[in-house]
Amino acid sequence: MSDSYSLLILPGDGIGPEVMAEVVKVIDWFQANHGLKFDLSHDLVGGSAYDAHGVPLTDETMARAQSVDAVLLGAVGGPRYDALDFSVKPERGLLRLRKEMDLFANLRPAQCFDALADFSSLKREVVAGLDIVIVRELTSGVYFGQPRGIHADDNNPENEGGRVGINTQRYTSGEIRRVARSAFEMAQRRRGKVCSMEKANVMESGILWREEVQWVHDNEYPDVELSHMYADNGLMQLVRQPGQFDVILTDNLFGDLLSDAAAMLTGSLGMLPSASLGAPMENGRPKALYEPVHGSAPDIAGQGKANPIACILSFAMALRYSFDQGEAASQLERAVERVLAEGVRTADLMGPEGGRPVSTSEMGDRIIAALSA
Ligand SMILES: NC(=O)c1ccc[n+]([C@@H]2O[C@H](COP(=O)([O-])OP(=O)(O)OC[C@H]3O[C@@H](n4cnc5c(N)ncnc54)[C@H](O)[C@@H]3O)[C@@H](O)[C@H]2O)c1
Ligand SMILES: CC(C)[C@H](C(=O)O)[C@@H](O)C(=O)O
Ligand SMILES: [Mg+2]
Repeated sequence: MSDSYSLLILPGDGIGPEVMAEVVKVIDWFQANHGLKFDLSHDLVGGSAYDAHGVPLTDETMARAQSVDAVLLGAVGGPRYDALDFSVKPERGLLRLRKEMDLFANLRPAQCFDALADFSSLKREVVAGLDIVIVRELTSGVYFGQPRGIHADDNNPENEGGRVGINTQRYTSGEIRRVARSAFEMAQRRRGKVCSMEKANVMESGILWREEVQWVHDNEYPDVELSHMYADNGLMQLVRQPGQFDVILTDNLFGDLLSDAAAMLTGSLGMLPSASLGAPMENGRPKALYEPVHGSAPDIAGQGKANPIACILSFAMALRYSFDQGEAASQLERAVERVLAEGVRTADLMGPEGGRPVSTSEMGDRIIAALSA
């Protein structure tokens, strides 16, 4: 019998609670069959927290997130909250978690399961066997840089609307070096290649990014093969020939764009998990939050159509990175692969030939059945 791991479950909004319900089934299965013990607590984030408390994340929930071994989040946001003041929008709750937990390294693997190679919008031969990881910086850059805001542009009579919107791309060398180390370490466990992406041709922060990544490479990870690309070319290369990459290292905003694009290499946004990791805590495990890359999918929420695999695979990442249960993680990933190979598909994975899609909960049940087989 192993230790008990504390896990804070934040289902969030839209399809978040629907996909999280399937993860809880998977957690229960591991407790019943694998000798693993989880101490689960549930709380609110995003629009659901706003509805209950008037803020997208309470201080109590924030404190709880800081104290557990790992946080598992569904998704936040939705059109109901579009008109809210910016400071209390659902997304601010997620961004506060990332910032205050200092989760600087966001690992976003994009793997194309063989059974899904025909569901990508790209040709099978471009995506079959694909296995890459995007390492996205998550706590700095233009998402958090100061100054920011919307102001009156008082001294500029030529500005027709009279206002100015400001965000600042800002990176320190230390912020770049620590996330670069995460990428190089990831590459050492994989195929040994890092491609770093920025816009050093137009942005000073991009020049600093390139220099610092090169410094970390030359001084600490000379065994890893490092290349640099401008991020616009990088996104083109990602859809042209994704197999050329192993680990992509990039900043907060470019990583957001690249990872949504990478979703289409795998067949669906409903397939992409992620881990957001910080520095090691006293027990040696990193501060961690696991969440699917997708959002709350308001267009399909409440209909049992959501694909729970991204959230389930996020829990597999938790098993691997927070709980040292690499074998259990692989078992869960193999169960997902097997279910897909059997042709079980949620609606987002239906090809033009059609067929009957399974519901969110049927997909969860099939994955549990494959775990038990
Ligand atoms: N981490 C997060 O919580 C997160 C991430 C992205 C977007 N959002 C928020 O979600 C809301 C909706 O954003 P959006 O529509 O741009 O992005 P989205 O990811 O919610 O949806 C984009 C498209 O992908 C589909 N999709 C997404 N996940 C799916 C799944 N698991 N199964 C099947 N189909 C799936 C949706 O139906 C939609 O057509 C916004 O408020 C946005 O800010 C939250
Ligand atoms: C919801 C939003 C704050 C978030 C981001 O922009 O980082 C999302 O798009 C993501 O990819 O996790
Ligand atoms: Mg995104």
